[in-house]
Amino acid sequence: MSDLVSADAGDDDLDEEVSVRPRRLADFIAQHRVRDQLELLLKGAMGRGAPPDHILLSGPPGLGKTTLANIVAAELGTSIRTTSGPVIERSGDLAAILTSLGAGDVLFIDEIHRIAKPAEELLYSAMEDFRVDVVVGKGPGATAIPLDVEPFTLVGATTRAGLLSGPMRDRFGFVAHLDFYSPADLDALLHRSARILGVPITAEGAAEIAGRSRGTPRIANRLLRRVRDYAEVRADGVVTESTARAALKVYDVDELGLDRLDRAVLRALIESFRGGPVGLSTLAVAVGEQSDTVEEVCEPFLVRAGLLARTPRGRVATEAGWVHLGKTPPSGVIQGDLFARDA
Ligand SMILES: Nc1ncnc2c1ncn2[C@@H]1O[C@H](COP(=O)(O)OP(=O)(O)OP(=O)(O)O)[C@@H](O)[C@H]1O
Ligand SMILES: [Mg+2]
Repeated sequence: MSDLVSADAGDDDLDEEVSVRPRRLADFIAQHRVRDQLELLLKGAMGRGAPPDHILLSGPPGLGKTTLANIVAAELGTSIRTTSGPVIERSGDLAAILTSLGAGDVLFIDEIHRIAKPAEELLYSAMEDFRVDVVVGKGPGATAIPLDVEPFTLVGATTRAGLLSGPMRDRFGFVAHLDFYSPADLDALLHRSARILGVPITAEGAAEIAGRSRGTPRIANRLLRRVRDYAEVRADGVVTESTARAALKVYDVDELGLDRLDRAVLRALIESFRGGPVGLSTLAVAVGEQSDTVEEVCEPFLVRAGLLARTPRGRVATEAGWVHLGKTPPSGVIQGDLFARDA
């Protein structure tokens, strides 16, 4: 799949990506429930003069977990230390980070589900009792030296909350699940980003991009930058409905945000297998891709968009899938629930 509609960070135009990132809770678009709950949590803690409970942020890539972690520190007026699960290989690495935290600091651990087991266990005592036992030496002579950790707030982020161990999840006092954004939310987000980047945009231009952004702020911002390029090079610099359409045609992103490979999968399913059911590996061969790529990159969005269904007998195109390719669905075809919320 092209990087354009991938929710992964990739090599985004970094300076601009950073400049549009909201710094305070008030600038964070949508996700009202999470915002409300966070505001209460942070204000309550600040009123008591103590660090808030540990916070777990879960949700698909590009919905604002890293952004929120930084906002938590900004709202609390404290420093933030950032690390990530895969980086912490030895518990000693984590102990060094924990013991260097200042009182009230935020420790942000991204991809926390990928933290190594010994480090995870060390984290338990730090989270609960604000102390860690650092083992010095090996074998019978090894001794555990208890070290104090300043009271801190752990903010963990994960795209795979299901992979988190029970004890880990239980130690978070607050768990926020981020949902995909509605087109109206993304519309507001695009207007904000365009203002910051100094890009003139019309209401229709923003709506056109919002509808193709897969419910994901990171993708919306990226499409905006590409449409701006087109508007500046081939038009008068204004992002309108027609420049957005023309630009996204160049980049092969269709009305629902599907790219070339997504469409190839849907087309193969419908044209070569009469809409299925067909097995994943057969489908992957038909489009000349690895099964993994089809399963992990294309399918989640096709399923969420209600165009494809996974059934025990194999992959099936839904009624909406047929219609999206401009074809008449056969009778009895499975219904697709367009953009059903899968939260
Ligand atoms: N609610 C929001 N309001 C405005 N902009 C947002 C919002 N959420 C995300 N963004 C924008 O989307 C970009 C991606 O968000 P972020 O990096 O926080 O996602 P993430 O959930 O951490 O993704 P990943 O799982 O890939 O780490 C941010 O740089 C920010 O500009
Ligand atoms: Mg992130």
